[in-house]
Amino acid sequence: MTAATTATTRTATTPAAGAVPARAVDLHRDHGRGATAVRALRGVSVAFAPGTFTAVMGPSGSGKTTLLHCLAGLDRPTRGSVHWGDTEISRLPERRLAPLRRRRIGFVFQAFNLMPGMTVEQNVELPLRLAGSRPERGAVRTALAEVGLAGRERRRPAELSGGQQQRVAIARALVTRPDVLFADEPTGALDRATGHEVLALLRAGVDRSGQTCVMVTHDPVAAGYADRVLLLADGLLVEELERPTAALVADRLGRLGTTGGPFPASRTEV
Ligand SMILES: Nc1ncnc2c1ncn2[C@@H]1O[C@H](COP(=O)(O)OP(=O)(O)OP(=O)(O)O)[C@@H](O)[C@H]1O
Repeated sequence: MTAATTATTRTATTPAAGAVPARAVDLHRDHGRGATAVRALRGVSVAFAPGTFTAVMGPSGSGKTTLLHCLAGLDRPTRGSVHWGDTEISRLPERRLAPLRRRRIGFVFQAFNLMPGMTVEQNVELPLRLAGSRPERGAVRTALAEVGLAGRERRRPAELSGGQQQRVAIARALVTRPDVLFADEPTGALDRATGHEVLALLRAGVDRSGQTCVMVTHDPVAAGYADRVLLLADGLLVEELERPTAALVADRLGRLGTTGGPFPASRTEV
Protein backbone atom coordinates (compact mmCIF):
# COMPACT_ATOMS: atom_id res chain seq x y z
CA MET A 1 0.00 0.00 0.00
CA THR A 2 1.21 3.52 -0.73
CA ALA A 3 1.10 6.36 1.73
CA ALA A 4 -1.75 7.80 -0.24
CA THR A 5 -3.96 4.72 0.07
CA THR A 6 -7.37 5.68 1.37
CA ALA A 7 -10.45 3.86 2.49
CA THR A 8 -13.83 5.46 2.78
CA THR A 9 -16.10 4.07 5.45
CA ARG A 10 -19.08 5.43 7.25
CA THR A 11 -18.81 3.01 10.14
CA ALA A 12 -15.29 2.05 11.13
CA THR A 13 -14.15 -1.51 11.79
CA THR A 14 -15.95 -3.62 14.37
CA PRO A 15 -13.11 -5.28 16.28
CA ALA A 16 -12.96 -8.03 18.88
CA ALA A 17 -14.15 -6.19 21.97
CA GLY A 18 -11.61 -7.05 24.66
CA ALA A 19 -8.54 -6.46 22.48
CA VAL A 20 -9.42 -2.84 21.82
CA PRO A 21 -8.60 -0.22 24.45
CA ALA A 22 -11.36 2.16 23.33
CA ARG A 23 -14.29 2.03 20.95
CA ALA A 24 -17.59 3.71 20.34
CA VAL A 25 -20.73 2.16 18.92
CA ASP A 26 -23.38 4.30 17.22
CA LEU A 27 -22.47 7.32 19.31
CA HIS A 28 -24.96 10.18 19.44
CA ARG A 29 -24.52 13.32 21.51
CA ASP A 30 -27.05 16.13 21.60
CA HIS A 31 -26.19 19.34 23.41
CA GLY A 32 -29.33 20.96 24.82
CA ARG A 33 -32.94 20.14 24.04
CA GLY A 34 -35.81 21.28 21.88
CA ALA A 35 -35.57 23.71 18.98
CA THR A 36 -32.07 24.89 19.86
CA ALA A 37 -30.54 21.43 20.45
CA VAL A 38 -27.26 20.79 18.67
CA ARG A 39 -26.73 17.27 17.37
CA ALA A 40 -22.95 17.19 17.82
CA LEU A 41 -22.59 13.45 17.06
CA ARG A 42 -25.12 11.60 14.91
CA GLY A 43 -24.09 7.94 14.99
CA VAL A 44 -20.31 7.46 15.07
CA SER A 45 -18.84 3.96 15.37
CA VAL A 46 -15.09 3.67 15.67
CA ALA A 47 -12.42 1.51 17.29
CA PHE A 48 -8.81 2.24 18.27
CA ALA A 49 -6.43 -0.70 18.03
CA PRO A 50 -3.66 -0.96 20.64
CA GLY A 51 -0.42 0.79 19.78
CA THR A 52 -1.91 3.01 17.09
CA PHE A 53 -1.93 6.78 16.63
CA THR A 54 -5.17 8.27 15.29
CA ALA A 55 -5.85 11.89 14.36
CA VAL A 56 -9.42 13.18 14.44
CA MET A 57 -10.05 16.03 12.01
CA GLY A 58 -12.89 17.93 10.45
CA PRO A 59 -14.34 21.41 10.12
CA SER A 60 -14.94 23.55 13.15
CA GLY A 61 -18.07 22.34 14.93
CA SER A 62 -18.01 18.89 13.29
CA GLY A 63 -17.95 17.10 16.67
CA LYS A 64 -14.26 16.31 17.23
CA THR A 65 -13.99 17.46 20.84
CA THR A 66 -17.37 15.96 21.70
CA LEU A 67 -16.20 12.62 20.31
CA LEU A 68 -12.91 12.81 22.24
CA HIS A 69 -14.68 13.69 25.50
CA CYS A 70 -17.20 10.86 25.10
CA LEU A 71 -14.42 8.37 24.33
CA ALA A 72 -12.41 9.56 27.35
CA GLY A 73 -15.37 9.32 29.72
CA LEU A 74 -15.48 13.11 30.24
CA ASP A 75 -18.89 13.43 28.58
CA ARG A 76 -21.86 11.07 28.24
CA PRO A 77 -23.45 10.00 24.97
CA THR A 78 -27.13 10.67 24.44
CA ARG A 79 -27.37 7.31 22.67
CA GLY A 80 -24.92 4.54 21.77
CA SER A 81 -22.04 3.27 23.88
CA VAL A 82 -18.36 3.69 24.71
CA HIS A 83 -16.22 0.69 25.71
CA TRP A 84 -12.76 0.46 27.27
CA GLY A 85 -11.71 -3.11 26.64
CA ASP A 86 -14.55 -5.30 27.86
CA THR A 87 -16.11 -2.58 30.00
CA GLU A 88 -18.96 -0.42 28.76
CA ILE A 89 -18.28 2.88 30.49
CA SER A 90 -21.00 5.10 29.08
CA ARG A 91 -23.62 3.99 31.62
CA LEU A 92 -21.37 3.70 34.68
CA PRO A 93 -22.17 6.02 37.58
CA GLU A 94 -19.51 8.72 38.07
CA ARG A 95 -18.32 7.17 41.34
CA ARG A 96 -17.32 4.03 39.39
CA LEU A 97 -16.23 5.78 36.21
CA ALA A 98 -13.86 8.31 37.86
CA PRO A 99 -11.39 5.78 39.34
CA LEU A 100 -11.42 3.78 36.12
CA ARG A 101 -10.74 6.92 34.09
CA ARG A 102 -7.83 7.90 36.34
CA ARG A 103 -6.22 4.50 35.84
CA ARG A 104 -6.94 3.84 32.18
CA ILE A 105 -7.09 7.20 30.42
CA GLY A 106 -4.62 10.05 29.99
CA PHE A 107 -5.75 13.43 28.66
CA VAL A 108 -3.70 16.31 27.25
CA PHE A 109 -5.33 19.70 26.63
CA GLN A 110 -4.40 22.49 24.23
CA ALA A 111 -3.81 24.91 27.13
CA PHE A 112 -1.66 22.43 29.14
CA ASN A 113 -3.88 22.83 32.27
CA LEU A 114 -1.00 22.50 34.72
CA MET A 115 -1.41 23.58 38.36
CA PRO A 116 0.58 26.84 38.51
CA GLY A 117 1.31 26.67 42.24
CA MET A 118 2.83 23.19 42.04
CA THR A 119 6.27 22.13 40.89
CA VAL A 120 6.73 20.06 37.76
CA GLU A 121 7.18 16.96 39.92
CA GLN A 122 4.02 17.67 41.93
CA ASN A 123 2.04 18.19 38.73
CA VAL A 124 3.18 14.88 37.30
CA GLU A 125 2.49 12.92 40.49
CA LEU A 126 -1.02 14.41 40.85
CA PRO A 127 -2.86 11.61 38.97
CA LEU A 128 -1.14 9.03 41.20
CA ARG A 129 -2.20 10.93 44.32
CA LEU A 130 -5.76 11.29 43.03
CA ALA A 131 -5.82 7.54 42.38
CA GLY A 132 -4.95 7.05 46.04
CA SER A 133 -1.53 5.52 45.49
CA ARG A 134 1.62 6.88 47.10
CA PRO A 135 3.57 8.36 44.19
CA GLU A 136 6.81 6.53 43.59
CA ARG A 137 9.49 9.08 42.90
CA GLY A 138 10.95 6.68 40.31
CA ALA A 139 7.72 6.61 38.29
CA VAL A 140 7.53 10.41 38.18
CA ARG A 141 11.19 10.81 37.26
CA THR A 142 10.90 8.16 34.54
CA ALA A 143 7.86 9.93 33.05
CA LEU A 144 9.75 13.24 33.07
CA ALA A 145 12.86 11.67 31.55
CA GLU A 146 10.72 10.18 28.78
CA VAL A 147 9.59 13.65 27.76
CA GLY A 148 13.11 15.06 27.98
CA LEU A 149 12.62 17.02 31.22
CA ALA A 150 14.89 15.21 33.64
CA GLY A 151 16.32 17.72 36.08
CA ARG A 152 13.37 20.16 35.87
CA GLU A 153 11.43 18.55 38.74
CA ARG A 154 11.56 21.57 41.03
CA ARG A 155 10.60 24.20 38.44
CA ARG A 156 7.15 25.79 38.36
CA PRO A 157 5.16 25.81 35.09
CA ALA A 158 5.65 29.59 34.66
CA GLU A 159 9.42 29.01 34.52
CA LEU A 160 9.07 26.74 31.49
CA SER A 161 8.44 27.41 27.79
CA GLY A 162 5.09 26.45 26.23
CA GLY A 163 6.59 23.34 24.67
CA GLN A 164 8.13 22.29 27.98
CA GLN A 165 4.81 22.85 29.76
CA GLN A 166 3.04 20.64 27.24
CA ARG A 167 5.72 17.99 27.79
CA VAL A 168 5.01 18.13 31.53
CA ALA A 169 1.31 17.68 30.70
CA ILE A 170 2.19 14.62 28.59
CA ALA A 171 4.32 13.17 31.42
CA ARG A 172 1.39 13.76 33.78
CA ALA A 173 -0.97 11.98 31.35
CA LEU A 174 1.41 9.03 30.94
CA VAL A 175 2.51 8.53 34.54
CA THR A 176 -0.34 6.12 35.25
CA ARG A 177 0.56 4.13 32.10
CA PRO A 178 -2.94 4.62 30.64
CA ASP A 179 -4.49 2.36 28.02
CA VAL A 180 -5.25 5.38 25.84
CA LEU A 181 -3.78 8.88 25.66
CA PHE A 182 -6.26 11.44 24.34
CA ALA A 183 -4.95 14.82 23.20
CA ASP A 184 -7.17 17.74 22.16
CA GLU A 185 -5.17 20.02 19.84
CA PRO A 186 -1.97 19.45 21.84
CA THR A 187 0.05 21.70 19.51
CA GLY A 188 -2.62 24.39 19.10
CA ALA A 189 -0.87 26.81 21.49
CA LEU A 190 2.68 26.10 20.26
CA ASP A 191 4.82 27.43 17.43
CA ARG A 192 5.44 25.04 14.56
CA ALA A 193 8.90 23.82 15.63
CA THR A 194 7.86 23.23 19.24
CA GLY A 195 4.66 21.59 18.03
CA HIS A 196 6.72 19.11 16.03
CA GLU A 197 8.74 18.21 19.12
CA VAL A 198 5.52 17.41 20.96
CA LEU A 199 4.17 15.37 18.01
CA ALA A 200 7.44 13.45 17.75
CA LEU A 201 7.11 12.66 21.45
CA LEU A 202 3.58 11.31 21.00
CA ARG A 203 4.74 9.29 18.00
CA ALA A 204 7.68 7.87 19.97
CA GLY A 205 5.32 6.79 22.76
CA VAL A 206 3.31 4.81 20.21
CA ASP A 207 6.36 3.29 18.50
CA ARG A 208 8.48 2.53 21.58
CA SER A 209 5.92 1.72 24.26
CA GLY A 210 2.90 0.63 22.22
CA GLN A 211 0.89 3.54 23.60
CA THR A 212 -2.51 4.05 21.96
CA CYS A 213 -2.98 7.72 21.12
CA VAL A 214 -5.98 9.66 19.80
CA MET A 215 -5.47 13.32 18.92
CA VAL A 216 -7.77 16.07 17.67
CA THR A 217 -6.00 18.48 15.36
CA HIS A 218 -6.74 21.11 12.72
CA ASP A 219 -3.25 20.82 11.24
CA PRO A 220 -2.69 18.43 8.29
CA VAL A 221 1.04 18.35 9.07
CA ALA A 222 0.28 17.20 12.63
CA ALA A 223 -2.09 14.57 11.25
CA GLY A 224 0.80 13.27 9.14
CA TYR A 225 2.35 11.89 12.35
CA ALA A 226 -0.65 9.57 12.82
CA ASP A 227 -1.28 6.10 11.43
CA ARG A 228 -4.84 6.98 10.55
CA VAL A 229 -7.03 10.05 10.21
CA LEU A 230 -10.74 10.06 10.96
CA LEU A 231 -12.60 12.82 9.17
CA LEU A 232 -15.75 14.10 10.80
CA ALA A 233 -18.33 16.35 9.19
CA ASP A 234 -21.58 17.49 10.72
CA GLY A 235 -21.42 14.90 13.51
CA LEU A 236 -20.71 11.94 11.23
CA LEU A 237 -17.58 9.95 10.42
CA VAL A 238 -17.29 10.55 6.68
CA GLU A 239 -13.86 9.15 5.81
CA GLU A 240 -10.84 7.29 7.18
CA LEU A 241 -7.37 7.82 5.76
CA GLU A 242 -4.76 5.16 6.44
CA ARG A 243 -1.11 6.24 6.63
CA PRO A 244 -1.98 9.84 5.83
CA THR A 245 0.32 12.42 4.32
CA ALA A 246 -0.14 16.10 5.09
CA ALA A 247 -0.94 16.76 1.40
CA LEU A 248 -3.62 14.07 1.30
CA VAL A 249 -5.21 15.31 4.52
CA ALA A 250 -5.20 18.92 3.30
CA ASP A 251 -6.84 17.78 0.06
CA ARG A 252 -9.59 15.85 1.88
CA LEU A 253 -10.23 18.72 4.28
CA GLY A 254 -10.46 21.05 1.30
CA ARG A 255 -13.06 18.76 -0.27
CA LEU A 256 -15.11 18.98 2.90
CA GLY A 257 -15.35 22.64 2.03
CA THR A 258 -13.19 24.13 4.74
CA THR A 259 -9.77 24.14 6.31
CA GLY A 260 -11.16 24.82 9.74
CA GLY A 261 -13.70 27.58 9.31
CA PRO A 262 -17.23 27.55 10.69
CA PHE A 263 -19.19 24.42 9.79
CA PRO A 264 -21.91 24.08 12.40
CA ALA A 265 -23.41 20.73 13.36
CA SER A 266 -27.13 20.26 12.69
CA ARG A 267 -29.48 22.24 14.80
CA THR A 268 -32.72 20.28 14.91
CA GLU A 269 -35.44 19.44 17.36
CA VAL A 270 -34.54 16.21 19.15
N1 LIG B 1 -21.76 22.31 25.89
C1 LIG B 1 -22.31 22.59 24.72
N2 LIG B 1 -23.54 23.17 24.62
C2 LIG B 1 -24.10 23.43 23.44
N3 LIG B 1 -23.52 23.15 22.25
C3 LIG B 1 -22.31 22.58 22.27
C4 LIG B 1 -21.63 22.28 23.50
N4 LIG B 1 -20.43 21.71 23.21
C5 LIG B 1 -20.36 21.67 21.86
N5 LIG B 1 -21.47 22.19 21.31
C6 LIG B 1 -21.78 22.29 19.87
O1 LIG B 1 -21.65 21.00 19.33
C7 LIG B 1 -21.07 21.06 18.02
C8 LIG B 1 -19.79 20.23 18.04
O2 LIG B 1 -18.85 20.87 18.92
P1 LIG B 1 -17.36 20.32 19.10
O3 LIG B 1 -16.68 21.23 20.06
O4 LIG B 1 -17.40 18.89 19.40
O5 LIG B 1 -16.79 20.53 17.63
P2 LIG B 1 -15.28 20.57 17.13
O6 LIG B 1 -15.26 19.85 15.84
O7 LIG B 1 -14.37 20.09 18.21
O8 LIG B 1 -15.09 22.13 16.90
P3 LIG B 1 -13.75 23.03 16.92
O9 LIG B 1 -12.87 22.52 15.83
O10 LIG B 1 -14.28 24.41 16.61
O11 LIG B 1 -13.16 22.92 18.28
C9 LIG B 1 -20.83 22.54 17.74
O12 LIG B 1 -21.91 23.03 16.99
C10 LIG B 1 -20.80 23.17 19.12
O13 LIG B 1 -21.23 24.51 19.08
